[in-house]
Amino acid sequence: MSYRSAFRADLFAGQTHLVTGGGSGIGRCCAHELAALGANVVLIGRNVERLEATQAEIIEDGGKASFYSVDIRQEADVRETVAKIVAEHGRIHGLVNNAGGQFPAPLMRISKNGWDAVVNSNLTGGFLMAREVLNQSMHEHGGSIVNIIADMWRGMPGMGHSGAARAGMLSFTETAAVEWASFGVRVNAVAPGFIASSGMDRYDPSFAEFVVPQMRGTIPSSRMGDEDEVSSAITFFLSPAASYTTGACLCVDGGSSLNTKLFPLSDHARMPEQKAFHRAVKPQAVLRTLKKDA
Ligand SMILES: CCC/C=C/C(=O)SCCNC(=O)CCNC(=O)[C@H](O)C(C)(C)COP(=O)([O-])OP(=O)([O-])OC[C@H]1O[C@@H](n2cnc3c(N)ncnc32)[C@H](O)[C@@H]1OP(=O)([O-])[O-]
Ligand SMILES: NC(=O)C1=CN([C@@H]2O[C@H](COP(=O)(O)OP(=O)(O)OC[C@H]3O[C@@H](n4cnc5c(N)ncnc54)[C@H](OP(=O)(O)O)[C@@H]3O)[C@@H](O)[C@H]2O)C=CC1
Repeated sequence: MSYRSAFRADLFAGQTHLVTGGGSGIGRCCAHELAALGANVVLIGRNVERLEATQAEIIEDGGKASFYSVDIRQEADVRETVAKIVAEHGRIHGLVNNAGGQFPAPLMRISKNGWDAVVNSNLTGGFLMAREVLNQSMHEHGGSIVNIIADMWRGMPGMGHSGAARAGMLSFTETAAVEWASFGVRVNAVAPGFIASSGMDRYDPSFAEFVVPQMRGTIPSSRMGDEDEVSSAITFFLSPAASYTTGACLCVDGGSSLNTKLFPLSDHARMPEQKAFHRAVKPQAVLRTLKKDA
């Protein structure tokens, strides 16, 4: 296998793991990592060409993969697909609820259909997948579910439909973690920040030109994340290393969710500039100014 994982090579030997959105970006990367660790990977998505290509790459690499073309928003299709997977593999050990996406738009310009399309993709679809995997397999023998959300901690301006859905997915994660713990099922979330995935190419070119450089400047780590950095967090939750962890959310965002933007970032290159700022404006003075403005 050519995927270089930080985890032990036989970690998931003989296990079956489902990855929704496994035909591209973070899902494709995660499918490679799980296959490299011995898992039988089942890819789920809508576009058959992308799914076929990822399956072929994994098999060529010596791994095991199959796929189903399904829209996770269609309840009957999700139920039928999970039944087929259980019939074929006998047991589902892990589910990575990664499929999703949105379009950049201010709230005032989002139609009801646009809102529904995004909420159904990022919240309802993940619920349907998890419920069916639980009812048809995991309630008998346990398992691990990982839900991919986003950096929506103080709202998600410009992607409000997605922010609402992802916040909902976090609440779903916490509820499912409690309700399903007695079945030996752990449910956790991974919140990626700004990841240089192939998914970014699906936005209008102006997104890469204007929004990406601006957002990069708000990340304390001063760079976008890579797909494999999200995949290793997912792998951790699926693995026995997380056997006592459920209902948790791991931010993989270079610190972007912590950036209060009150003071300039403290990287070495900017230290002299920052010291000058502190000398010129004492924190007390800043606080007083903020109070006065409020
Ligand atoms: C900070 C970065 C964080 C996150 C990064 C990532 O996630 S990376 C990458 C992750 N990957 C992606 O994000 C991939 C790209 N995203 C997708 O493919 C989304 O999953 C999807 C929900 C937009 C497509 O769902 P679908 O196939 O069901 O969509 P549909 O075509 O059937 O339309 C349904 C409604 O939505 C409306 N509408 C759609 N697009 C736009 C638009 N640009 N503008 C305005 N509106 C738009 C459309 O007009 C219609 O409403 P109408 O006209 O009837 O009132
Ligand atoms: N990249 C980033 O910076 C961030 C990404 N995320 C989230 O991480 C996840 C992976 O994103 P990323 O890899 O970057 O982007 P991609 O667009 O490459 O991945 C999204 C995947 O989801 C699948 N998908 C979307 N809607 C459906 C559906 N209704 N049914 C089945 N499959 C679906 C797509 O396949 P197909 O079109 O074939 O159905 C695609 O493979 C997404 O949920 C994304 O929103 C969150 C925060 C940041």
